[in-house]
Amino acid sequence: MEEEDECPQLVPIKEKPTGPTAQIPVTIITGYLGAGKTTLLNYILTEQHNKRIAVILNEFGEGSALEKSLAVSQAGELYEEWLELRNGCLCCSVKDNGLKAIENLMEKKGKFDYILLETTGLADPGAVASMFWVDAELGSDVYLDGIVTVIDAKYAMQHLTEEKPEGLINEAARQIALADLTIINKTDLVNETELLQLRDTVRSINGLVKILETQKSRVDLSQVLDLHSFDTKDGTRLAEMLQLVKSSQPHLDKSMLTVTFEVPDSVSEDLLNIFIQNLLWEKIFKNKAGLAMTVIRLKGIFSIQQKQKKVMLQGVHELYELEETPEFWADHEPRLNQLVFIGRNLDGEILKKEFISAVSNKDSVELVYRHSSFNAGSRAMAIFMVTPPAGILSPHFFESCNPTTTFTNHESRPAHLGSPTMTLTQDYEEVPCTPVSFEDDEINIVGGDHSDSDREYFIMPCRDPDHSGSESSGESESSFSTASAPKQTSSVKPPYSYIALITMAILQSPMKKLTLSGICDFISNKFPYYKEKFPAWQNSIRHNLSLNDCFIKIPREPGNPGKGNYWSLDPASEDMFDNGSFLRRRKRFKRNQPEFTKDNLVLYHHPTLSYRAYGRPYCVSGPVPAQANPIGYLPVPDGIMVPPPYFQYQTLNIKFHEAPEIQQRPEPKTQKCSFSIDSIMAKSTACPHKNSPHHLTPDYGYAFPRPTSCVTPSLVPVPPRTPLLKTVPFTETLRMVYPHC
Ligand SMILES: Nc1nc2c(ncn2[C@@H]2O[C@H](COP(=O)(O)OP(=O)(O)OP(=O)(O)O)[C@@H](O)[C@H]2O)c(=O)[nH]1
Repeated sequence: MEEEDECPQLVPIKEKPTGPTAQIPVTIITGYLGAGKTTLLNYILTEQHNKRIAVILNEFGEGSALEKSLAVSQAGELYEEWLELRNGCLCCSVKDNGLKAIENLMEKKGKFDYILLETTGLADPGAVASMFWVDAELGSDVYLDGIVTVIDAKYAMQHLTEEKPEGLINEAARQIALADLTIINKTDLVNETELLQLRDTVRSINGLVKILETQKSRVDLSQVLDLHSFDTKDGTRLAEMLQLVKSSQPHLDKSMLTVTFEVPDSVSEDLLNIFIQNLLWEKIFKNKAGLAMTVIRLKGIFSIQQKQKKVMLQGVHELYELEETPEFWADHEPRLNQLVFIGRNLDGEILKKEFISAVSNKDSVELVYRHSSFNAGSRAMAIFMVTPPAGILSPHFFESCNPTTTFTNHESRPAHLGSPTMTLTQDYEEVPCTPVSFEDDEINIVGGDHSDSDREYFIMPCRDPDHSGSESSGESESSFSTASAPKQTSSVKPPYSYIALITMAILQSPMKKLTLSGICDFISNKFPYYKEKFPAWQNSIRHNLSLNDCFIKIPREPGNPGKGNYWSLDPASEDMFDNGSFLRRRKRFKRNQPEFTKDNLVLYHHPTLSYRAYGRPYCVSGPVPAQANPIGYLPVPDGIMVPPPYFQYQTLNIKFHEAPEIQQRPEPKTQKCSFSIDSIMAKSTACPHKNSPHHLTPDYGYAFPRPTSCVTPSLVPVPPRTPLLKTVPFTETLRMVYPHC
């Protein structure tokens, strides 16, 4: 199983060991274009701090990267070695390139003990920060120390007041909203009144943030490095800080503000999770104007029932973590919950009411996890027949996946059936159970025993028409060969990655799409292990949905009541698993634009058509009701523009329906750097249909812009162009450019 399948749990900051195994802190330096980020970097690098610092620069385009590298090197004095990270804006492709960059950098572990990561001026630092939370492997090596936002004293007000198209968040405001520390730089260029106004504005966006004021980014380094902003060890400091934070009123960006409140007593962890999930994932809370509240940054200290220690909440966009701090509640100390929300359209009163109602109302458990259709009764039935709707799958495929032909491992599979593709079955009681071996650390979910069921999914091969040879799937060797091993029981973690679990859930659903709660229901009902772990692992499910391109979010169509978006599978990811085996993911699926709109067809969720977008090689299907609403490809109407990194299906859907005659087909996109925020913005400005109702704008508000990078980044040594390091023992710079996309 690949590492990348795992782990969207936030990575706790443990006790930091010293020596070679110590985790390396990473400080993200962000700020609007020209604010003074590089100046700050240079300043840090040249100051005395007794740290060996590696620097990751994230720049757009070859030219600016060169300029930036020269700026940072300051006449070539600083660097021993230059490395070039090929391809990708860290912000836009954070799921892959950013991780790879740091992983590659970590190969040089021991040479440095701090990482500074400078984002581009238009980056969403939240997307960059998220990668430190969702990759366990990375989390064992590095930890996010803090987000530092440099603000241009002269131009910040102008940037912050800039009108953005409806639905887009002002980047400058977002950078401030996410910051742990802001540095108002270039104070030499403004007078005291202007400074006061800016300070006030920053505070109105982020009531939690510390503000420093500088010229030429000259700061006291102890205020910038080793902030431990996400560190549970710092629970006491956070608690003190939260006391001081005041709710703010919308200021310049009319909707971005800080809300804070306290609620006494201890709360149930489950109910707290549900509140947070409703807020961050389901976005069900609306302000008085009926606008959905969007939280960008969330912090809190909680008193959780039956826990003696304070629990810290950290959230960035849709990711969150509840982690015990080392801090005990003192006997005389009143139990208290303190929360700070930074985001858009927030209403403190409503949030507080919802919080109190959620943590005191057990019924709310059912509000979120109300889909319990997969009960024990339905499980007893063998419902997973292969019944693809006519006309979509080839007859060849249909024949080959005869539902009556079921095998549990390749040893018992007749050779004439060839190489297996895999199907889910609930025939587990009929089928000789072959246990599945797996590494204990394959899935990052806490375990536990329970004995209510020993039912388990088994994988049943059927012939893949495209793989009619007799070679084994490879899965057999790895997972199905221990015929004499004991049957897997519920106390054991299922051997499937989260991606596999979600894929199973979606594929077994009649319409090939499920809400988050539907997916969680499926998993917890089918795998007793997870049922017992309710609901902590659901965070991972949500994170995997957000972070993996193979999953696509489909908003509910009008008239379809209910809560939460649907999740489905990108049809182009169909060969993601090796021969359809859910135990082996052949490759990481990356969504590329052509896959989205291949052959002049666009992925589309049609309300009346009934067919499967997903066919081969998964031989998984439920009985498809006549009114099924799966996703599929339909012709792309003229005039529809599909933004590269991620688009809102809803928007597309609506425009699709409305699309009248358009004179001209949009130019095919031949982007040099298709998926950088810069290029997207440049394109949207240049777009001839900008004001047309058919113009679709990319959704920057989404936490994880969908990457579509074409080349895996690699570190390529660049010929030496700077002398050996003199002032600092080792400093390394990664330069990010986008030569190939
Ligand atoms: N007057 C004045 N100029 C400054 C100050 N700090 C930085 N600058 C200048 O502002 C310009 C931009 O600074 P950079 O450090 O390159 O800004 P940046 O945020 O890295 O810029 P981008 O990489 O383009 O986003 C440079 O010419 C700096 O010399 C300051 O405190 N006062």
